[in-house]
Amino acid sequence: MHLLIPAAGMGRRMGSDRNKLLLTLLDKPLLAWTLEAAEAATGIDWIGIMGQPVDFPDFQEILAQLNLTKPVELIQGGETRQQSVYNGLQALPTDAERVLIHDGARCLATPELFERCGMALQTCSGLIAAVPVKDTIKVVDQNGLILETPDRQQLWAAQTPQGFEVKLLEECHDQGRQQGWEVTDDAALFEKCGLSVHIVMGEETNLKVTTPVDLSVAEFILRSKIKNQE
Ligand SMILES: Nc1ccn([C@@H]2O[C@H](COP(=O)(O)OP(=O)(O)OP(=O)(O)O)[C@@H](O)[C@H]2O)c(=O)n1
Ligand SMILES: C[C@](O)(CO)[C@H](O)COP(=O)(O)O
Repeated sequence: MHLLIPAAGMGRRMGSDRNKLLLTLLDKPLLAWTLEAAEAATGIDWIGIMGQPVDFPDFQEILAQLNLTKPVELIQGGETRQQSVYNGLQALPTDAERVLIHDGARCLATPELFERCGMALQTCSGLIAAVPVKDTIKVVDQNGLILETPDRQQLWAAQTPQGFEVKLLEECHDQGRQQGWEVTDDAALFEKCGLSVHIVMGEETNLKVTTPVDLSVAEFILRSKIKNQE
């Protein structure tokens, strides 16, 4: 299974002066945690990382420290996550039939989650990891007035990994570019093209490190995991 890791963001909401994936979480950069989980996941045998060229020397340094057994390719990212994934798809080896896409910023995903998604992708053409929403969600208008309270039973929070048949996802990305669709995940392109996307149970701890608070929460979760292993 091929894995693409979008890692070309700026981390604006983190308020840091560099790509947040290079920030240190406990004893190593965020991206290193993500890569370690991918390395440990059976079934993943090729990893592509989409990044901004300015970050490539740091990425190379992380890779040198980790000394992974799986082949890793650095791919130039785009201006948006959507464009970065598009570039990643173009760079996949020609024999790639199915692909998992996992945000570099979701650095707490476990190898088991990658494996669960990889297995499920053998029997469907599109899936995402997701968890049931715990909050009551409100749809609100531009004046701050609630329009609707959707039934929580039907609400799931999208995570990554997201997995797809490569050919179908490429077609959806092409369609998205032609139509000018701007989406925040790949499943949305599949949905817009009328294709089915299945849910695989995600992990509550698989948060996307987006703001400084997330960094503290991620550190807390990692410390708890390490303590439980002792
Ligand atoms: N042009 C972009 C933008 C984002 N990403 C990646 O997509 C994932 C999810 O994006 P997000 O958490 O929003 O990261 P940033 O874009 O870095 O953050 P922000 O939106 O706060 O600037 C991250 O792993 C990020 O590196 C990417 O590959 N290419
Ligand atoms: C793909 C994703 O992580 C699913 O939750 C999310 O949509 C990425 O979106 P962002 O706007 O780049 O944070």
